[in-house]
Amino acid sequence: ADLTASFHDHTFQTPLMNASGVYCYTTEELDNLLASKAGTLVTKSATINYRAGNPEPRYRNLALGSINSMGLPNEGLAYYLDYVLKKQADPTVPTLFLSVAGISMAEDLDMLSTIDQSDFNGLTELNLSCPNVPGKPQVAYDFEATEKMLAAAFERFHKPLGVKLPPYFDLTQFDIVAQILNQYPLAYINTINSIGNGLYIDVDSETVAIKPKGGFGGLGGAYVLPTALANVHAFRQRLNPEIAIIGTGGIENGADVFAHLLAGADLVQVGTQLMKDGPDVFTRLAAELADIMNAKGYHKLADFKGKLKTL
Ligand SMILES: O=C(O)c1[nH]c(=O)[nH]c(=O)c1I
Repeated sequence: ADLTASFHDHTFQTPLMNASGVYCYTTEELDNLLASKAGTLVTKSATINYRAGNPEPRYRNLALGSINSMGLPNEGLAYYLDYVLKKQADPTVPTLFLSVAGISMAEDLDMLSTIDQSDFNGLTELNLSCPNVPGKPQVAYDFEATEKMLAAAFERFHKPLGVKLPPYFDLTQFDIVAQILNQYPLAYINTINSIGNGLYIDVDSETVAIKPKGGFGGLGGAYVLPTALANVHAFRQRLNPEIAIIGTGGIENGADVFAHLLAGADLVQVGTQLMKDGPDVFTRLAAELADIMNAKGYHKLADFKGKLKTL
């Protein structure tokens, strides 16, 4: 089976990559991702300046996934922009993704201007769905703010741009959001971000799992797979075909990768399972996906991508 993934005018050795926020804070972690079977990588969502983030413990692996309230800790935009600019000079390095998540629209626009004026030749991911900055509601649950943000972004940003979206749970929300997104020349959407503000309770200790926000945090892992698949498929059915889709959420094995691709994803991102297994997870996921494709007689991703059947 050929796992080569095409995404606009880029090709990747596999459709697999990390989810922003996981294994992508430092240049060491990012280099380890490049050395793995991941097709490419995305950097931790950046603010203009360094952010310490929320108090620890702020991430926990759970039997059925994970919960996190990191609070947008990152080294600052320049750190990640320097990294991708240095790496893109190396012809053996695939096209890279750079993520930004300002805590205000003004900060987002400043960062987009900085990137636009740089020589970055990869794709930029505007994170509209961080659920863990205390006092900052998610942009993407405010449809007016989302529309204003996209209009302002495309006024000043001329490189390929994608948006990271939260999960939606109502079909009319898919209709409304897709109608907004279809008005802009987006390169892609990335769906889903963690399911915001879940609450894990440890019965033995009668305590929450993480310190920030009284234990409320974004859910990842197996908990979120059906919601992730629904968002991938709902947007594939509604978005202009020029807007590609990155499927994120709940991938533990090759079958989950296959399901995301079947639902319409062009690339997939792995968060919780990468946190649990490290970058070797991409070797396993690639092998498991290839086995499934071989068993089904598929030779390349286009043979089944987006071809989910209904009853
Ligand atoms: O708490 C975080 O840093 C975080 N955590 C998430 O689960 N999604 C996000 O977009 C972010 I910016």
